[in-house]
Amino acid sequence: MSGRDGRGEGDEGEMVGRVLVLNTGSSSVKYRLLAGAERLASGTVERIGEPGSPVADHEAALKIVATELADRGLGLDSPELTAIGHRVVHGGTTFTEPTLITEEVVRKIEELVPLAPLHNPANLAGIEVTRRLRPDLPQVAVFDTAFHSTISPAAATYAIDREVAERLRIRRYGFHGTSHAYVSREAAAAVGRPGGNVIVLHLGNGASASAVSGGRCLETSMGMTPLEGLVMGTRSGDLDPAVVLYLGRVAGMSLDEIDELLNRRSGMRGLCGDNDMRAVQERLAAGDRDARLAFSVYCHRLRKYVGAYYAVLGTVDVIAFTGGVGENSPLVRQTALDGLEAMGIAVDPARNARGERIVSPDDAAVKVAVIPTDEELEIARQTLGIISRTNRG
Ligand SMILES: Nc1ncnc2c1ncn2[C@@H]1O[C@H](COP(=O)(O)OP(=O)(O)O)[C@@H](O)[C@H]1O
Ligand SMILES: CC(=O)OP(=O)(O)O
Ligand SMILES: [Mg+2]
Repeated sequence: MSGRDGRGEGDEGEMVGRVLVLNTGSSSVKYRLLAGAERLASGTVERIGEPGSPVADHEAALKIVATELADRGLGLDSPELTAIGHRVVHGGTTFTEPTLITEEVVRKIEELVPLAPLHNPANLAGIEVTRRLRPDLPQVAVFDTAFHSTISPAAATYAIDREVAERLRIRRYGFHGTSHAYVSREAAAAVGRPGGNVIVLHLGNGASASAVSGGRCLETSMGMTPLEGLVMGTRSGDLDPAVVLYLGRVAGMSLDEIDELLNRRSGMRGLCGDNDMRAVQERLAAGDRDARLAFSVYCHRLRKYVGAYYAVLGTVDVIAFTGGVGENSPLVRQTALDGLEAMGIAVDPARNARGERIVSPDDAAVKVAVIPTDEELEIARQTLGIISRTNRG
């Protein structure tokens, strides 16, 4: 299967039909119902399975989604529904494009659970529930990893024993692909360079960077799992792998404890106790030293990736900030790119503070853009693309 990256709206034609998009995360379900590009309904069910939360599990969360839709006369039983699009986080090397869900596809997504134990089971729960409710309806899986399937072996390969790596499917896959696909395309268009060279910084709770050229992804910061790369809300990002050995051998931690430490008690939360960037910035403004260190570690890592991806691309047309932090934090944008004028990178303070679409000065060689991501719209587009191709074929 080949990657179908870089597609524009033109490639798939207009969006026709009504699609329900389910973005089932480890602790939340986001949904959106679209008629063409028009949003009919959307919402989020959060804190699934957390202590004290009224939402016990994903099944319960999906029932809430179904009820919310039904209450608005837009229930899952609606004959007008054309398809359901599901975000699936890990597609391994098996899935490099959106795929119509069958029994066999479900089985293959199950086989990938060991590579994404936090995410794929949640995605599968969503798929199972909606297939039970609407077995007649085409359902499509849109994979986070798919957009990154074009990265070269040089970028995808970890320098470890090849036999071990191949047998155990250890390589870099990358995540947040629908966001990187959408934002890189929007950013290139926003600066009048469709097909240009783009660095995307997706900064949400999870965070990742990518280098995209001509609509193809060349590099991305997440690896075999969504733990590698940037500093995140609760995840460490890059780390000397020997730290893991040390924690086991010297500190006597179990693998589950280390997993929990690196995925849930690290990143901004580990550094200063807060994983919400708004809280970190408030403390920073009040002179809190832990928040200052956390913020500087976060921005330093970002700057390193910008430099690295500049080198990977050779030339850069636009650096795009997206995700809750990237879209809303002028301070992160300013600090991460501070002092890079010699590379043609600069941020205009007034534009940046106002959060304009382009926040670099007019004469900057490299544009800096703020591009709100829209994973649900991208999933809907890709879902309808598959449906129309299936119908034609
Ligand atoms: N105005 C803001 N300033 C700084 N950070 C913000 C702002 N608004 C939201 N954020 C941050 O965005 C992050 C969540 O990003 P989002 O993309 O919504 O997450 P998710 O990965 O769960 O989709 C949180 O850390 C939140 O603090
Ligand atoms: C793959 C991943 O990191 O997703 P999220 O940011 O939604 O946790
Ligand atoms: Mg997100």
